[in-house]
Amino acid sequence: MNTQIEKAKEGIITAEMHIVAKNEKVEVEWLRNEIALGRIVIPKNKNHDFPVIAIGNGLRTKVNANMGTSEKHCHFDEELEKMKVAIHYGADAIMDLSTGGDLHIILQRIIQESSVMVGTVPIYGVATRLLAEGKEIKELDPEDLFREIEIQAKMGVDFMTLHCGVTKVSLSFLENDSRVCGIVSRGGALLKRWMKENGKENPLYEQYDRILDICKQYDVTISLGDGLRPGAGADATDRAQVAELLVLGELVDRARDKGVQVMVEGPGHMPLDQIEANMKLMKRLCGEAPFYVLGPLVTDSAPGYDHIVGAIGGTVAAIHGADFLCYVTPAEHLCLPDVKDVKEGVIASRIAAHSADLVNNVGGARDRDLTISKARYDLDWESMFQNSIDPEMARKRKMESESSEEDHCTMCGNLCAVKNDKSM
Ligand SMILES: C[C@H]1O[C@@H](n2cnc3c(N)ncnc32)[C@H](O)[C@@H]1O
Ligand SMILES: Cc1ncc(COP(=O)(O)O)c(N)n1
Ligand code: MET
Ligand code: SF4
Ligand SMILES: [Zn+2]
Repeated sequence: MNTQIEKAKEGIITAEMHIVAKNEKVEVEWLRNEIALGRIVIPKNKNHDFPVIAIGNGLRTKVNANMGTSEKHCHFDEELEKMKVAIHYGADAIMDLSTGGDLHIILQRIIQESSVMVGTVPIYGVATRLLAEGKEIKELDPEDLFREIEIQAKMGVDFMTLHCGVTKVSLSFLENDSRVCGIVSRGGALLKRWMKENGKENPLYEQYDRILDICKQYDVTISLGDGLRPGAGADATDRAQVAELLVLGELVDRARDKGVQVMVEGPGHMPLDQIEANMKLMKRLCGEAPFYVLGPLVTDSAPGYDHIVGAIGGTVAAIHGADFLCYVTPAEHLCLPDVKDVKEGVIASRIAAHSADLVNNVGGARDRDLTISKARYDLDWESMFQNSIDPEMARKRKMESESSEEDHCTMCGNLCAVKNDKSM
C-alpha cells in the first residue's frame, strides 16, 4: 500500500494524518474517514519531504501560487525568488508551469527548495520540447506524455494537472453552443488541436489507467484539469463546461477505486451569481472531491486588477464548497507575473480564503479575527500587526505615518473614536 487513500481505506492512520489533524484541529479518525471517502487529499509524493498540508472538506481553504519560466521570459533565479516570496506570504502550494529553458532542471530545483507541495502540468513540458525541436503539436507522441508523467512522479511532484476530460464527446458540445472565448486552457487547447488533427481520442482519457498506475506508485494526487473551462463571463456554465465535468466525475470514481488521490479543477471566468450553483453541481457530480478553482473571475473588465476580481470570486466559491484557490495576479491576461505580482496574488487569495473560512467556521479563522478585533479596540498595534495577513504591510503603513509613536493613527488623530469611546 502506497497512498494515503489506500491506507485510510484500510483503517490505517498515517503520520501525515496525525500532523494534519493536529494543525487543522480536527479529529484524526474523522480525517482518516474523509480521506478514505476521497473528500480530503494529502498531496505528498513519496519522493518529496516537506511539512504536509491537506485539502478538502471541513479544512481551512488553501491557496496555490503559479510560477515558472516562459518562452519569452526565462530566468531561473527569478522563478526561485517567486517561489520563496509565495511561500513567505503564505501560499500552501506552488505550481511550476515553466515552458522555457531546461524544464527538468528548474523543476528539480523547485522540488528541492520548496517547503510546500509542488504541482505541475506535464503536458506543458512535452509541448515545450516539441516546439523547441521545430515540430507541430500534431506530432506529439502520447508515449512522451506518459514518460513525462513518470519522470515527474519520480522527481517528487506532489500533484499533477491532467486534462483527461477533454474528450471527443465533451468537445462536441462546442460545435452547437458557440463561445465568445473558445478554449482558454493551455492544456485544453493543445489537446483539442492534437485530437482534431489526428482524429484520435485524448490519450489522457483513453489510457487513464496508465496514469493511475504511475500516480499510485508515488502517491501523486491527480488534479483533473478543466480544459474546457469558460474564458469569458458569457461562456460560463455552457454545455461544454458541464460535459467535461460529467467526464471528470467518472474519472474521480475510477481514481478512488484504484487507490489514487484526486481533486478536480474548475473555472475560470464566471459571473458572481453562477458560482454557488457551479460549486454545488461539481460537488454533487464528482462525489464531493476537493475542488480547486482558478479565480473564479467575476468580470472580464479589469485587467491589471484581476487579483481583486479573482478574490471576489474565490471568496464566494470557497463559501459554497471550493477547497483550494489558485491565485490570480495583477498580471493575468497581460504578461508573466513578476515577484511583486506574486506577492499581491498570494495576499489577495489568502484574504479570499480567510473570508470564506470565517463564514464556514473552519481553521480557527474566527479566533484570529477576534484576536485582531480586540487588539484594535485596545489600540494594541503590535498585536494588530502580528495577527495581520500581511504583518509587514500593516507595520510599515503605521510606522511611516506622522503618528508612528502614538496610540491613535493619522486617520483621526485625537478625534480617535476608540480613545474617546473608552475614556467615558
Ligand atoms: C492557468 C493559469 O496559469 C497561469 N500561468 C500559466 N503559466 C504561468 C507561469 N509561467 N507563471 C505564472 N502563472 C502562469 C495563467 O495565468 C492562468 O491563470
Ligand atoms: C486551477 C487551475 N486550473 C487549471 C490549471 C492549468 O492551466 P491550463 O488549464 O491553462 O493548462 C491550473 N494550473 N490551475
Ligand atoms: C485567455 S488567458 C488564459 C488564462 C485565463 N485567465 C483563464 O481563465 O483561463
Ligand atoms: S493571451 Fe496571453 S495569457 Fe491569454 S492565452 Fe494567450 S498568451 Fe496566454
Ligand atoms: Zn482568463
